[in-house]
Amino acid sequence: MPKVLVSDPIDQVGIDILSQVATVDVKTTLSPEELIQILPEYDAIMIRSGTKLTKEAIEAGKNLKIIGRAGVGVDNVDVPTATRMGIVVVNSPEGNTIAAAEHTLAMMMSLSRFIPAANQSLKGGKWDRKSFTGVEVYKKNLGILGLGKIGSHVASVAKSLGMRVLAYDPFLTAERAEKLGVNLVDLEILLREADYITLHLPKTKDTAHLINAERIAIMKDGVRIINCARGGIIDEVAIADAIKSGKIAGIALDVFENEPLEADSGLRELGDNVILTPHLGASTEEAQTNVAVDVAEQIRDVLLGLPARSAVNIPGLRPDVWQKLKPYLQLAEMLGNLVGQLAGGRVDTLNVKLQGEIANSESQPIVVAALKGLLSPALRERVNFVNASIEAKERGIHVTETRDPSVEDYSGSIHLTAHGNQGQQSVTGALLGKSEIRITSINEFPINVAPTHYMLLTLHRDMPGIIGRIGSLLGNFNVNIASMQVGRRMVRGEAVMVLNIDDPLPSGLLDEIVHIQGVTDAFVVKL
Ligand SMILES: NC(=O)C1=CN([C@@H]2O[C@H](COP(=O)(O)OP(=O)(O)OC[C@H]3O[C@@H](n4cnc5c(N)ncnc54)[C@H](O)[C@@H]3O)[C@@H](O)[C@H]2O)C=CC1
Ligand SMILES: O=C(O)C(=O)COP(=O)(O)O
Repeated sequence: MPKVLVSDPIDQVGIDILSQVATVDVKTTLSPEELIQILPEYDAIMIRSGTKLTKEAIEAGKNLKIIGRAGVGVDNVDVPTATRMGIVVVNSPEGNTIAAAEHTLAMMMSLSRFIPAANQSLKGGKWDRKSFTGVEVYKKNLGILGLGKIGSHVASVAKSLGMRVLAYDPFLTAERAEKLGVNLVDLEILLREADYITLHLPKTKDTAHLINAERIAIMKDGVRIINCARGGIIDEVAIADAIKSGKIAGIALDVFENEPLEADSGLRELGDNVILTPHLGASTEEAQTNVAVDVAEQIRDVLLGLPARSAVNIPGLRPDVWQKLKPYLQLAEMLGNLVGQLAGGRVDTLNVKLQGEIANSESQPIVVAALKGLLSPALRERVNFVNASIEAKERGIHVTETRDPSVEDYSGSIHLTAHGNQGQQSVTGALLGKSEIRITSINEFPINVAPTHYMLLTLHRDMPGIIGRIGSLLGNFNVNIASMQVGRRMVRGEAVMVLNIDDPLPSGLLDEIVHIQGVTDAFVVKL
């Protein structure tokens, strides 16, 4: 049974799903050193924001196949390292959207009406009404930074509260903003016009300290800011200064540059207009069930050899698309392996052509499968669907894709052309029935071969005697021929022969075959 480590608190429903296929260890108090020490034992790890999967930790996870983030943000995971190591990283893109949006709205209302402070005052024995005169959000400008899933939900509720919504999101189309009834503006306009600013973007090197002293200076006096996205997008020192000077009327933070927030953080000392929650955005019963199910199912599937539906480092495939593409992925992988061996290593270009009924399919998984096959003789089990594209890129393989729906020889076929040490070579393959793989051309010579473990391919003149001579030579060396196929474009022209052989070719024999008169080239292929 594979082993899964759960290193942050996850809803039991997720543990139950994982337990169907794996031994599950729940250890939620590990230090970074302890994590690194035990990670080599595990095939998968399931985390929330509490566990930091650094480069060092991931590299320690020699047996990891998948990292499951039961939530959205993967900024606590060194995704490039995981990708390089062929570890799939999955998250739950939508499981906690509503929870985070509702927490944001609760923060906005709490800021406007001093609810936490009023509650504390009353419980402290006072009946103080005059200190807590708030403001209304009705007819105020709400500026949303990052109009993705959470930002969009906040926008729609804010509009129903009578707010005017402005958004800054350089990756969003004007049509989408229009559909949401939001004014898409540039950052400076948003900062100048907003009465409330809320953040809903990921933390990246572009968004680090996006809200800094300079940008605070151009905001309206008395602005209120909410951050339920990520700590570090706001410069905490600048924000504390602006609170103290009165420039900002209030701030609500759910996330911090360092989590847990240091006990002596200056933010804890600020007044009633500063509301802090300990990263509770996703902490609803509903969201925790959603993310646990979503991510545990993906871990289970990947451990069973199935694709993940929302991987952040490989294209996710819906199960129905996967079912349709699966035999083609196997075909592409075999063809990639074959064409790579024919091209003789050091491949610098690969073209993947999708023909017939698959010409309009999602091409990326097929291209990745072809690359995996191409690189597998060199990298063996080190290459997989996660890292094949990166490995190819690092080796300088230039990949192109083409499509030709008009090819009708088979319902769908894949044609690969690769250039390497042995020049340019091409192969085509198709499916017989739903899943039987056939090689249907080699260097544009039509054939129909079921691939086997060992194959001998020759390019030769189509003339009497050649095939017999090759056959006798193999016989002399006790190599058994399982089947044979010859393809040619014209009588007595060039031809290709594929022999499925039961045994590996003894050393030196290939050389003798190439020296047979009329043989132009010969290749041994091991699939
Ligand atoms: N406090 C909490 O517990 C939770 C926090 N989050 C965080 O909330 C954030 C948003 O999550 P979702 O809406 O699900 O993500 P999303 O991916 O749907 O939306 C993010 C949006 O930010 C935009 N964006 C990216 N870079 C930008 C930039 N430089 N400037 C402006 N916009 C930019 C993107 O175009 C996208 O529309 C993430 O950081 C996530 O980690 C999510 C769930 C719970
Ligand atoms: O999903 C996210 O990005 C979150 O920030 C939620 O974090 P959590 O799973 O509650 O530690």
